[in-house]
Amino acid sequence: MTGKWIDISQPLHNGIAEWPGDTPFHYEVKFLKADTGSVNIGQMTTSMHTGTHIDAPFHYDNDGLKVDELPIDIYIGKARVIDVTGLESVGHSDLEQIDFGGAERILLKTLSRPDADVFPETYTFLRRDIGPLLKERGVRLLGIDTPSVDPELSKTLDAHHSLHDNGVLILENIVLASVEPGDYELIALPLPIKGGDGSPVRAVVRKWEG
Ligand SMILES: Nc1ccccc1C(=O)C[C@H](N)C(=O)O
Ligand SMILES: [Zn+2]
Ligand SMILES: [Zn+2]
Repeated sequence: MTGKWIDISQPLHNGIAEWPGDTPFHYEVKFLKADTGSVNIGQMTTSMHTGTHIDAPFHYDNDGLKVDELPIDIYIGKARVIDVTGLESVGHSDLEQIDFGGAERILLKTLSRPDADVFPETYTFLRRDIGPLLKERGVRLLGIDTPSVDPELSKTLDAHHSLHDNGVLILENIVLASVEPGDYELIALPLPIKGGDGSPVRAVVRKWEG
């Protein structure tokens, strides 16, 4: 028996918090069935960085890969959920004692972003010494339940670059409130947006069996 799929995505709706100053999310039914005679047709406006999403390296590096160029196997497979609640930031010293169980994907549970509709004043961020440790452990994807791996006001994006320099891709704004630490199967596929700097994803996990 395999476990039930758990949705770890923020529901997209008008009112979800965007990154300060970025494009608000908006969905509406643009053409009504009453008018078209056959169908309702919706339209959506969004930043790529609202809700649960992945960053393509092009987001923070002009020469980085675009979303349609990323290998999809990164976003499907075994992931370990690690509890880091209560920490102001997470770096090498916080993770070096922790067993990743060989998982190529780790999901950090900070619980520092309680409400998807309110951009948090502060949240747990990652320190620049995290990349080399993750590379050493064979990690290729880092997911986190915050809007960014760097602090809101960072211009240098040290954590983004540390991860990138060590071959680790980034998944942001996941929801881990009801997910206990342990091993899961993860699916969080980006859309094949040509040239894209990122993409919303539907992220789901289920308990790893075997
Ligand atoms: N949308 C923005 C607008 C301005 C400045 C940064 C952002 C970001 O999205 C940064 C964050 N590191 C992110 O990848 O989601
Ligand atoms: Zn992003
Ligand atoms: Zn980011």
